[in-house]
Amino acid sequence: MNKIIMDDTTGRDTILPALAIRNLNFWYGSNHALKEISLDFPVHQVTGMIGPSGCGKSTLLRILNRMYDLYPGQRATGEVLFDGRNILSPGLDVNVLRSRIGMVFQKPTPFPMSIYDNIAFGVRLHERLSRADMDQRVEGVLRRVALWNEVKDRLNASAAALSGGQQQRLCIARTIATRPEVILLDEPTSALDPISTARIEELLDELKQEFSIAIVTHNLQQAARCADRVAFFYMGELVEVDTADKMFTAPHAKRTQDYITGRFG
Ligand SMILES: Nc1ncnc2c1ncn2[C@@H]1O[C@H](COP(=O)(O)OP(=O)(O)OP(=O)(O)O)[C@@H](O)[C@H]1O
Repeated sequence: MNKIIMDDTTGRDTILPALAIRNLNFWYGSNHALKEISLDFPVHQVTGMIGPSGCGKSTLLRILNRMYDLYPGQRATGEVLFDGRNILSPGLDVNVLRSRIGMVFQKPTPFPMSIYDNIAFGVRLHERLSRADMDQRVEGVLRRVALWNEVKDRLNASAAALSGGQQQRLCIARTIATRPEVILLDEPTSALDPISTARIEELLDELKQEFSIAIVTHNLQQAARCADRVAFFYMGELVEVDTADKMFTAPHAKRTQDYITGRFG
């Protein structure tokens, strides 16, 4: 459900973004990889993140579900507001956070278990469902990612036997099975063929009715096709953010213009 608050300055009701980043800085040891980033991820929109290799896109996604916690020497300051809390705070339950902000990686990474258990595994960590309810959850999310008809007769077979595109749809199904509010995708189609890529892009368009989505992509056409808003990063800085239409037709910054016209990157 959308969270509505009154804006202090205008006195009008305003819809809170799903995630709001404020003055975020991030370091890998002494490497200052993200600098003073402030960015909103609006509810029920796809926010695309683009920029040349090494500009910090993946780092940003990894911060949003606290993946960096696993690595000593990595440090974030600033705020990432989610449901009224700063998710960078030390007291936060990271496992709950990761069920509410789900992540899909570049390479399909199904667990080494059956198709059914790939989905049930994460659900069991957070909810106690009867067998019938779990069956329903599994079927529901597989239908949601348009995989049900392809796998309904082999739910107990290993997920490793699926094609790359099917595996990636399974990973998306696994992510939405815990009913997150936000889905983060890190170049989710870069290992897939064009048909599988198109299916994932269609899926994102449908999933945004229910979830808020952030996607990192190297593929500018993909950003133009899928994203409502696009953020351009360069050397750890957020250069500009705008609607996809404006970003690809009339960007403000010269660096953005140079990047989208292929002068570097
Ligand atoms: N584990 C790490 N340890 C140290 N530095 C790192 C680590 N991971 C990334 N970096 C550095 O942080 C910066 C941002 O990297 P990041 O992977 O976020 O960029 P990116 O925009 O996602 O790049 P790409 O498009 O190539 O995936 C780079 O300077 C990179 O070298």
